[in-house]
Amino acid sequence: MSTHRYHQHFTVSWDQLHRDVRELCHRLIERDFKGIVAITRGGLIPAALIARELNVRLIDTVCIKSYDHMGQGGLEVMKGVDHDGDGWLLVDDLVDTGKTARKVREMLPRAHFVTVYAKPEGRPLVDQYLTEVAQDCWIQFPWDMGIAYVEPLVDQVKR
Ligand SMILES: O=P(O)(O)OC[C@H]1O[C@H](OP(=O)(O)OP(=O)(O)O)[C@H](O)[C@@H]1O
Ligand SMILES: O=c1[nH]c(=O)c2nc[nH]c2[nH]1
Ligand SMILES: [Mg+2]
Repeated sequence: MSTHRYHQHFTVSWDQLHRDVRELCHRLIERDFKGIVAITRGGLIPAALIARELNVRLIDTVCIKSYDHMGQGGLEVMKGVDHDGDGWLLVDDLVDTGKTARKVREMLPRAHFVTVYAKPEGRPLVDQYLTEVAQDCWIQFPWDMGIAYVEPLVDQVKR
C-alpha cells in the first residue's frame, strides 16, 4: 500500500469525534460488556469515551502497529490478551483495508468489534461502525493535527 491510494481528506475535529462516539454509544447501550479492549493507539480515545458513557471500568489493550503515517508496513502485535473476547467490546478508531481488524479478530473471535469510521474494504470485519468513509479518503484525526496561523487571503493572493 502507498500514499497514492488516498485522494481525499476527511478531517475530524475533537467535537465531531466526540459527537460520533456518543452516537455510537447510543447504539451500544442495550448491551452489557465485561470490559473494553482498545486497539492501540487509535482505539484508545474512542475506548475512553465509550467507557465513560457505558460506565465500563475494566479496560485492556491489544497493542498493534501497521501504519507509519500513510504508508502501511508489516503488522506487528506488541501485546495481546489472554481471552477470546467473549463478552468484551473491542474498539478501534477505524477500519481501512481491514488488515488490522483481521488480525485482531483472530485473537478475539468472540468480541463485539466496533469502530467509529469504516471504509468499504474493512467494513465486513466489524460488527458495528458509525460512519462510512470512501476507500480513497484519508481520515485526518484531531490528535494528528494542530492549530496553525493562516495568512489573510489578500496576502496569499496579491503578494
Ligand atoms: O484497516 P487497516 O488498513 O489495517 O487500518 C486501520 C488501522 O490503522 C490505524 O492504526 P495504525 O497502525 O496507524 O496505528 P495507530 O493506531 O497507533 O495510529 C488505525 O488506527 C487502525 O488501527
Ligand atoms: O489517521 C489515519 N487515517 C486513515 O484514514 C487511516 N487508514 C489507516 N490508518 C489510518 N490512520
Ligand atoms: Mg490503530
